[in-house]
Amino acid sequence: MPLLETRALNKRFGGLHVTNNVDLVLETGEVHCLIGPNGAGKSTLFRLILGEHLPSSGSILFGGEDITAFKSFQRIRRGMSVKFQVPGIFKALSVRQNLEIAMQHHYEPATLAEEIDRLLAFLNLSGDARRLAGNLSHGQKQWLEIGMAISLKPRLLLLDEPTAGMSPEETHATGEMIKRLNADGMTVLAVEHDMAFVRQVADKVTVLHLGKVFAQGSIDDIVADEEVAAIYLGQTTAHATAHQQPGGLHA
Ligand SMILES: Nc1ncnc2c1ncn2[C@@H]1O[C@H](COP(=O)(O)OP(=O)(O)OP(=O)(O)O)[C@@H](O)[C@H]1O
Repeated sequence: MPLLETRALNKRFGGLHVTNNVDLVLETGEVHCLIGPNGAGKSTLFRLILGEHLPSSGSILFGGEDITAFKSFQRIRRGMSVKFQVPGIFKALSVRQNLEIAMQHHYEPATLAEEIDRLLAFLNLSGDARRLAGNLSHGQKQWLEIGMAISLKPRLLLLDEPTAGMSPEETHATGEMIKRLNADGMTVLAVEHDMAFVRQVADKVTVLHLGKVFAQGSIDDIVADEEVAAIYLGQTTAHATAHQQPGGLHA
Protein backbone atom coordinates (compact mmCIF):
# COMPACT_ATOMS: atom_id res chain seq x y z
CA MET A 1 0.00 0.00 0.00
CA PRO A 2 1.31 3.49 -0.76
CA LEU A 3 2.24 5.52 2.32
CA LEU A 4 1.01 8.73 0.76
CA GLU A 5 -1.28 9.40 -2.14
CA THR A 6 -2.69 12.59 -3.58
CA ARG A 7 -5.68 12.15 -5.83
CA ALA A 8 -6.65 14.81 -8.37
CA LEU A 9 -5.31 17.45 -6.01
CA ASN A 10 -6.01 21.06 -6.94
CA LYS A 11 -5.14 24.35 -5.31
CA ARG A 12 -6.12 27.73 -6.65
CA PHE A 13 -5.06 31.07 -5.25
CA GLY A 14 -7.63 33.41 -6.79
CA GLY A 15 -7.19 32.96 -10.54
CA LEU A 16 -3.86 31.17 -10.17
CA HIS A 17 -4.06 27.40 -10.56
CA VAL A 18 -0.95 26.41 -8.60
CA THR A 19 -1.62 22.69 -8.08
CA ASN A 20 -3.33 21.17 -11.09
CA ASN A 21 -4.84 17.68 -10.76
CA VAL A 22 -1.78 16.21 -9.08
CA ASP A 23 -1.75 12.44 -8.54
CA LEU A 24 1.32 11.60 -6.54
CA VAL A 25 1.98 8.14 -5.13
CA LEU A 26 4.67 7.60 -2.55
CA GLU A 27 5.38 3.94 -1.88
CA THR A 28 6.36 2.92 1.63
CA GLY A 29 10.14 2.83 1.91
CA GLU A 30 11.04 4.99 -1.07
CA VAL A 31 13.01 8.21 -1.38
CA HIS A 32 11.09 10.37 -3.78
CA CYS A 33 12.40 13.69 -5.06
CA LEU A 34 10.20 16.48 -6.34
CA ILE A 35 11.90 18.73 -8.85
CA GLY A 36 10.79 21.45 -11.25
CA PRO A 37 11.57 25.02 -12.25
CA ASN A 38 10.95 27.87 -9.83
CA GLY A 39 7.25 28.55 -9.41
CA ALA A 40 6.29 25.02 -10.51
CA GLY A 41 4.25 24.55 -7.34
CA LYS A 42 6.58 22.33 -5.32
CA SER A 43 6.29 24.23 -2.04
CA THR A 44 2.53 24.52 -2.41
CA LEU A 45 2.22 20.75 -2.89
CA PHE A 46 4.32 20.28 0.25
CA ARG A 47 2.09 22.59 2.23
CA LEU A 48 -0.99 20.75 0.99
CA ILE A 49 0.48 17.42 2.11
CA LEU A 50 1.34 18.88 5.49
CA GLY A 51 -2.05 20.55 5.93
CA GLU A 52 -0.77 24.12 5.92
CA HIS A 53 -3.01 24.73 2.91
CA LEU A 54 -6.31 23.02 2.27
CA PRO A 55 -6.87 21.90 -1.34
CA SER A 56 -9.50 23.48 -3.55
CA SER A 57 -10.46 19.93 -4.54
CA GLY A 58 -9.07 16.41 -4.51
CA SER A 59 -7.91 14.25 -1.63
CA ILE A 60 -4.85 13.11 0.29
CA LEU A 61 -4.42 9.66 1.83
CA PHE A 62 -1.79 8.80 4.40
CA GLY A 63 -1.38 5.13 5.29
CA GLY A 64 -4.69 4.51 3.52
CA GLU A 65 -6.56 7.05 5.67
CA ASP A 66 -8.19 10.11 4.12
CA ILE A 67 -6.45 13.04 5.83
CA THR A 68 -7.62 15.76 3.43
CA ALA A 69 -9.42 17.72 6.12
CA PHE A 70 -6.94 17.04 8.91
CA LYS A 71 -5.02 19.80 10.64
CA SER A 72 -1.21 19.72 10.54
CA PHE A 73 -0.88 18.47 14.11
CA GLN A 74 -3.15 15.51 13.32
CA ARG A 75 -0.96 14.61 10.35
CA ILE A 76 2.18 14.95 12.47
CA ARG A 77 0.62 12.72 15.12
CA ARG A 78 0.07 10.07 12.46
CA GLY A 79 3.75 10.08 11.53
CA MET A 80 4.56 12.99 9.21
CA SER A 81 7.43 15.31 9.89
CA VAL A 82 8.87 18.23 7.97
CA LYS A 83 12.06 20.19 7.67
CA PHE A 84 11.47 23.52 6.01
CA GLN A 85 14.18 25.51 4.31
CA VAL A 86 14.42 28.24 6.92
CA PRO A 87 15.90 26.74 10.07
CA GLY A 88 13.49 26.74 13.01
CA ILE A 89 16.14 26.01 15.60
CA PHE A 90 16.55 27.94 18.85
CA LYS A 91 19.78 29.83 18.26
CA ALA A 92 20.32 30.91 21.87
CA LEU A 93 20.13 27.33 23.15
CA SER A 94 22.73 24.61 22.84
CA VAL A 95 22.52 21.89 20.23
CA ARG A 96 21.59 19.36 22.93
CA GLN A 97 18.92 21.64 24.38
CA ASN A 98 17.34 21.99 20.95
CA LEU A 99 17.01 18.23 20.70
CA GLU A 100 15.76 18.01 24.29
CA ILE A 101 12.93 20.39 23.44
CA ALA A 102 11.92 18.29 20.47
CA MET A 103 12.12 15.01 22.35
CA GLN A 104 11.48 15.54 26.06
CA HIS A 105 7.77 14.75 26.05
CA HIS A 106 8.22 11.62 24.02
CA TYR A 107 10.91 9.71 25.93
CA GLU A 108 11.27 8.55 29.50
CA PRO A 109 13.81 10.71 31.37
CA ALA A 110 16.00 7.61 31.80
CA THR A 111 16.35 7.04 28.07
CA LEU A 112 16.23 10.66 26.82
CA ALA A 113 19.96 11.37 27.19
CA GLU A 114 20.87 8.14 25.46
CA GLU A 115 18.50 8.83 22.55
CA ILE A 116 19.95 12.32 22.17
CA ASP A 117 23.51 10.96 22.18
CA ARG A 118 22.57 8.51 19.44
CA LEU A 119 20.96 11.25 17.37
CA LEU A 120 23.93 13.60 17.84
CA ALA A 121 26.27 10.89 16.58
CA PHE A 122 24.03 10.27 13.58
CA LEU A 123 24.06 14.01 12.77
CA ASN A 124 27.87 14.26 13.09
CA LEU A 125 27.25 16.73 15.92
CA SER A 126 28.52 14.80 18.95
CA GLY A 127 31.42 17.22 19.40
CA ASP A 128 29.10 20.23 19.12
CA ALA A 129 26.45 19.25 21.67
CA ARG A 130 27.26 22.13 24.02
CA ARG A 131 27.68 24.81 21.37
CA LEU A 132 24.97 27.38 20.87
CA ALA A 133 22.91 26.39 17.84
CA GLY A 134 23.31 29.93 16.49
CA ASN A 135 27.07 29.42 16.27
CA LEU A 136 26.90 26.31 14.08
CA SER A 137 27.85 26.45 10.41
CA HIS A 138 25.04 26.66 7.88
CA GLY A 139 25.27 22.94 7.10
CA GLN A 140 25.33 21.96 10.77
CA LYS A 141 22.22 24.05 11.43
CA GLN A 142 20.45 22.16 8.65
CA TRP A 143 21.55 18.86 10.20
CA LEU A 144 20.29 19.92 13.62
CA GLU A 145 17.00 20.75 12.00
CA ILE A 146 16.91 17.36 10.31
CA GLY A 147 17.63 15.89 13.75
CA MET A 148 14.63 17.68 15.22
CA ALA A 149 12.48 16.51 12.33
CA ILE A 150 13.50 12.85 12.74
CA SER A 151 13.67 12.83 16.54
CA LEU A 152 10.21 11.33 16.85
CA LYS A 153 10.92 8.69 14.21
CA PRO A 154 8.32 9.71 11.62
CA ARG A 155 7.05 7.34 8.96
CA LEU A 156 7.24 10.11 6.37
CA LEU A 157 9.93 12.78 6.33
CA LEU A 158 9.27 15.82 4.14
CA LEU A 159 12.35 17.85 3.26
CA ASP A 160 12.16 21.24 1.55
CA GLU A 161 15.46 21.84 -0.24
CA PRO A 162 17.54 20.18 2.49
CA THR A 163 20.87 21.02 0.85
CA ALA A 164 20.22 24.66 -0.08
CA GLY A 165 23.36 26.71 0.58
CA MET A 166 25.48 23.66 1.43
CA SER A 167 28.95 22.88 0.09
CA PRO A 168 29.26 19.76 -2.12
CA GLU A 169 30.76 17.86 0.85
CA GLU A 170 27.91 18.86 3.17
CA THR A 171 25.41 17.98 0.45
CA HIS A 172 26.94 14.54 0.07
CA ALA A 173 26.94 13.98 3.85
CA THR A 174 23.27 14.98 3.95
CA GLY A 175 22.52 12.48 1.20
CA GLU A 176 24.24 9.74 3.19
CA MET A 177 22.14 10.62 6.26
CA ILE A 178 18.98 10.33 4.22
CA LYS A 179 20.04 6.99 2.80
CA ARG A 180 20.70 5.67 6.29
CA LEU A 181 17.31 6.87 7.51
CA ASN A 182 15.72 5.23 4.51
CA ALA A 183 17.59 1.98 5.13
CA ASP A 184 16.05 2.04 8.62
CA GLY A 185 12.59 2.24 7.07
CA MET A 186 11.80 5.95 6.74
CA THR A 187 9.98 7.10 3.61
CA VAL A 188 11.23 10.45 2.33
CA LEU A 189 9.81 13.11 0.03
CA ALA A 190 12.31 15.87 -0.79
CA VAL A 191 11.99 19.01 -2.85
CA GLU A 192 15.46 19.54 -4.23
CA HIS A 193 17.27 21.49 -6.93
CA ASP A 194 20.67 19.84 -6.57
CA MET A 195 20.74 17.08 -9.17
CA ALA A 196 23.86 15.42 -7.73
CA PHE A 197 21.90 15.00 -4.50
CA VAL A 198 18.84 13.71 -6.36
CA ARG A 199 21.02 11.18 -8.14
CA GLN A 200 22.57 10.14 -4.82
CA VAL A 201 19.32 9.50 -2.95
CA ALA A 202 16.24 9.23 -5.18
CA ASP A 203 14.46 5.99 -6.03
CA LYS A 204 11.93 7.99 -7.96
CA VAL A 205 11.68 11.52 -9.30
CA THR A 206 8.56 13.55 -10.06
CA VAL A 207 8.89 16.68 -12.18
CA LEU A 208 6.33 19.40 -11.57
CA HIS A 209 5.78 22.11 -14.14
CA LEU A 210 3.10 24.81 -14.00
CA GLY A 211 1.42 22.92 -11.17
CA LYS A 212 1.11 19.61 -13.04
CA VAL A 213 3.01 16.35 -12.94
CA PHE A 214 5.13 16.74 -16.05
CA ALA A 215 7.22 13.58 -15.87
CA GLN A 216 7.96 10.74 -13.47
CA GLY A 217 10.58 8.02 -13.33
CA SER A 218 14.11 7.17 -12.26
CA ILE A 219 16.74 9.89 -12.29
CA ASP A 220 18.15 8.40 -15.51
CA ASP A 221 14.73 8.55 -17.20
CA ILE A 222 14.30 12.14 -16.12
CA VAL A 223 17.73 13.34 -17.20
CA ALA A 224 17.28 11.63 -20.58
CA ASP A 225 13.87 13.24 -21.13
CA GLU A 226 14.28 16.05 -23.65
CA GLU A 227 11.00 17.71 -22.72
CA VAL A 228 12.13 17.91 -19.11
CA ALA A 229 15.43 19.43 -20.22
CA ALA A 230 13.46 21.93 -22.28
CA ILE A 231 11.41 23.23 -19.34
CA TYR A 232 14.62 23.76 -17.40
CA LEU A 233 16.12 25.65 -20.31
CA GLY A 234 12.97 27.75 -20.45
CA GLN A 235 12.10 26.74 -23.98
CA THR A 236 8.54 25.59 -23.54
CA THR A 237 6.86 28.55 -21.88
CA ALA A 238 7.44 32.18 -21.10
CA HIS A 239 6.80 31.31 -17.44
CA ALA A 240 9.73 28.92 -17.31
CA THR A 241 11.96 31.47 -19.03
CA ALA A 242 11.03 34.10 -16.50
CA HIS A 243 11.99 31.80 -13.64
CA GLN A 244 15.01 30.18 -15.15
CA GLN A 245 16.78 27.87 -12.83
CA PRO A 246 20.36 28.30 -11.79
CA GLY A 247 22.35 25.15 -12.27
CA GLY A 248 20.13 23.26 -14.65
CA LEU A 249 19.19 19.63 -14.84
CA HIS A 250 22.48 17.83 -15.22
CA ALA A 251 24.53 17.16 -12.13
N1 LIG B 1 -0.23 31.86 -0.65
C1 LIG B 1 -0.15 32.15 -1.98
N2 LIG B 1 -0.96 33.05 -2.53
C2 LIG B 1 -0.90 33.33 -3.86
N3 LIG B 1 -0.05 32.74 -4.71
C3 LIG B 1 0.78 31.83 -4.22
C4 LIG B 1 0.80 31.48 -2.83
N4 LIG B 1 1.74 30.53 -2.62
C5 LIG B 1 2.32 30.32 -3.83
N5 LIG B 1 1.74 31.08 -4.78
C6 LIG B 1 2.09 31.10 -6.21
O1 LIG B 1 2.05 29.77 -6.68
C7 LIG B 1 3.06 29.53 -7.63
C8 LIG B 1 3.86 28.32 -7.23
O2 LIG B 1 4.60 28.63 -6.05
P1 LIG B 1 5.45 27.56 -5.22
O3 LIG B 1 6.17 28.32 -4.17
O4 LIG B 1 4.58 26.44 -4.80
O5 LIG B 1 6.47 27.06 -6.34
P2 LIG B 1 7.86 26.30 -6.17
O6 LIG B 1 7.90 25.28 -7.23
O7 LIG B 1 7.98 25.85 -4.76
O8 LIG B 1 8.91 27.43 -6.46
P3 LIG B 1 10.39 27.64 -5.84
O9 LIG B 1 11.24 26.58 -6.46
O10 LIG B 1 10.71 29.01 -6.32
O11 LIG B 1 10.25 27.55 -4.35
C9 LIG B 1 3.88 30.81 -7.75
O12 LIG B 1 3.41 31.51 -8.88
C10 LIG B 1 3.53 31.53 -6.46
O13 LIG B 1 3.61 32.92 -6.64
